[in-house]
Amino acid sequence: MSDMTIRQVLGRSVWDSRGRPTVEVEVHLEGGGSGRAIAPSGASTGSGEALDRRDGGSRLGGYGVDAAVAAVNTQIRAALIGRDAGDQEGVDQCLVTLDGTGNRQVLGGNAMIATSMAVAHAAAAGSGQPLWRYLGERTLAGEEPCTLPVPEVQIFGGGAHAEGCIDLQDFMVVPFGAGSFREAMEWTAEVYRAAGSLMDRRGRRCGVADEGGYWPAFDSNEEAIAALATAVEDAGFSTEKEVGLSLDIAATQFYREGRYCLGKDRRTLDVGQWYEQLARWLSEFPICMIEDPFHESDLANHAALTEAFGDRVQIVGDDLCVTHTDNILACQRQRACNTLLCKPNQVGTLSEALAAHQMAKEFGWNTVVSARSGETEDVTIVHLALGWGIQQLKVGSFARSERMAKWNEALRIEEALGNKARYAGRAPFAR
Ligand SMILES: C=C(OP(=O)(O)O)C(=O)O
Ligand SMILES: [Mg+2]
Repeated sequence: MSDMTIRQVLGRSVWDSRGRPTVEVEVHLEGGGSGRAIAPSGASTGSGEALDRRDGGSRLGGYGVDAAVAAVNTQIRAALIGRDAGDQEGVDQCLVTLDGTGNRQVLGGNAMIATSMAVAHAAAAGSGQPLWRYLGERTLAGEEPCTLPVPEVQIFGGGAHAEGCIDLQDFMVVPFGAGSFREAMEWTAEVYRAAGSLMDRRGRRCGVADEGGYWPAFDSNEEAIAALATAVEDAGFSTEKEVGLSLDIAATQFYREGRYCLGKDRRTLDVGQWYEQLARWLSEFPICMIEDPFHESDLANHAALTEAFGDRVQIVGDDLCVTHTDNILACQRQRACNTLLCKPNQVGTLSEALAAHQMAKEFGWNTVVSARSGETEDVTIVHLALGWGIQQLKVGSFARSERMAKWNEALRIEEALGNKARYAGRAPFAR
């Protein structure tokens, strides 16, 4: 037994930003260190994702987590007490074996990821270090973790995050030209304010979407993309040199029987027409990132878009890859994308999410660590970005504190690094 030996594991239910219960786990070590983490949860999920364990029938809208919490307080607790919290891979492998399924339906992906993250927090606390530094020592081969990621911040929300008010899911900005992370957030705030004024002038502001961007009343996706570009310019920035546009299309959400169904009148496009539409947007607007442009199973069209635009646009795989090495390998074989969206709860444990990032890196892709649309005050992903050397972070926006908790944590880390802090800036975009 050592100071890093796990002494206790406690699960409980807390609330997320959609008013649904989620799993929180606390891990206590023999030496007195402890850590806590909360599982996030998606709304537009890929079909290969780890399953959240939900229960309760009509109670809590069927979103209860009593069984997942019970799994933490019985099976998981029994399996982890006495294990070394410093052996993250061993702990995660133990969870994977205990669950015994590919989609984590026995323990629940929510129970597993909250536990996996809480163990990392406890181990960092036990070793007297902030999590980003603790992870960096283990993953960055001697390099100091000092690169702050480029933020990818939602300005308008649509799709499954705003009850389909507009088809595309996230209209975001990427302040790659800033000189520091602090400046990147200042620029983003200016764009956010400019977008709000623009929407007020046009009578388009309807509230706030799930990730903190404005809930828009635009007539078309194209109007929203153009408004985003105008907001960047209104704020005084160059879309070419300072603040790029990024879209999460989340195309699987509006794909029905071989066609993409768009707009209030549900106009449908076949795959060829949809490809042409995307190619036109990528040619006409200063878009530097595009996520899940086609249905998650359509690797061929992802590959065609990557072939045509991948030298200047990040083609990001979210539902396409679900943070899973098998899917990343399949995408690499077809050159279906060039950037991984890494959401640890899609796969279930930190070690598997790290393996996904490392595989993507080996293939020459970039990685973006990402929050989910259902979030909490948990800031683990910020520490993963720093500690795993990931240069981009997608979270959400100013109107919601569960998003700002993450951006503010990154500001604190930048301050703690002092003059060692670097900002990833253009680096991830140098293709
Ligand atoms: C963050 C996203 O949304 P969700 O968490 O709903 O999958 C996304 O699709 O990238
Ligand atoms: Mg996505």
